[in-house]
Amino acid sequence: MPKLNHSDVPLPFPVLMGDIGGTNARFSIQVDAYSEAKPFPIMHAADYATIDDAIRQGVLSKSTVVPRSAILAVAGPINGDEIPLTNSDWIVRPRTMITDLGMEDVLIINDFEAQALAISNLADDGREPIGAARDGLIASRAVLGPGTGLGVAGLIHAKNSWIPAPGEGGHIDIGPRSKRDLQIWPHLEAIEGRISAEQIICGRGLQNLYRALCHVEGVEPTLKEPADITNHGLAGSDWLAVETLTLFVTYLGRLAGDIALLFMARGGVYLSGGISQKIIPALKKPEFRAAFEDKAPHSAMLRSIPTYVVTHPLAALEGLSSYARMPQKFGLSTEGRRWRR
Ligand SMILES: Nc1ncnc2c1ncn2[C@@H]1O[C@H](COP(=O)(O)OP(=O)(O)OP(=O)(O)O)[C@@H](O)[C@H]1O
Repeated sequence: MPKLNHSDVPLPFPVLMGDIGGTNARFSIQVDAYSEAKPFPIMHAADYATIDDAIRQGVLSKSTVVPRSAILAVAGPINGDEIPLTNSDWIVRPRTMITDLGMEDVLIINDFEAQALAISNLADDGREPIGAARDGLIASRAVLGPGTGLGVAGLIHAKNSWIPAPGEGGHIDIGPRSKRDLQIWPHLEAIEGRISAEQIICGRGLQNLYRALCHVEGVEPTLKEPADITNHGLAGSDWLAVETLTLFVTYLGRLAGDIALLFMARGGVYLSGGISQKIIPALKKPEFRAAFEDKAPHSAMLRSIPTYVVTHPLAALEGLSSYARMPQKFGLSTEGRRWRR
């Protein structure tokens, strides 16, 4: 009977790695510590009844390599033997993976922990710098990912290792600061009476912000999807979309600066998620960095902290791969989330 067994023994190769989002599932196999991981075509979670079916059909049937272990990053709380995913019908059952898929060892981590692992070691061709500050320090980092929701994690550098610190930073309060903010705030949709960062800084948040702005201006909203808003904002073809996008990057910069303060992230703040890489030209305008740096009495420190958009298409899998190759480099806790035969 597979048991919950927290251990720092490396996962046995070959290792199946998975980044399981609300919409998409991405898998790769790492054959040994020295080779590159082999990625499989991205799958839509909704096309498969269970995650085990997706692994069987999308990975195992397409590979001659039989994985002995798995490390999966999932969007959802990891608590017990059945792990339901946020925004998806899939339930991850590590015990069943061991008995039915032939695995010996399964480790489940949080999706933003995987993003944190990824930013420990991202090459220049997997990230786009925003602003002039450049990498100089091996020091703590942080990652913020606006997508369906807003994920946040720190990556603490201590005792020569990288320690991912996932939290619920997307749900911290965000307040009005400028005169324009004070006009907009009363018209934002709140959650139980408060404006958390995720009410603004994610796909749904873009729509919320756009509608609030339309309300302030007494204009009927015409744009529906988050991508419509950013596309018109980038093209300059709709003035309310332009302002929505400008405010969006301002608030993202403000929050990113706060998260940098929280983690003393002198090593850099990274933007991941589905939205950041779609709006790079807007992030490169002055507002994002200005809001990021506007943190008296620590503005000088913030000016020295580099910011990047993660552009690597499979960054989370890269993070899992770094961990699978060299677990001793990371202070990743396996307690309560590693199952072994
Ligand atoms: N060009 C765009 N501009 C603004 N928002 C966008 C754009 N493209 C997608 N989005 C929004 O991004 C969100 C999806 O983000 P993301 O790709 O991170 O998906 P996810 O479900 O969170 O993650 P996963 O892909 O891992 O399942 C949706 O709210 C979508 O409307």
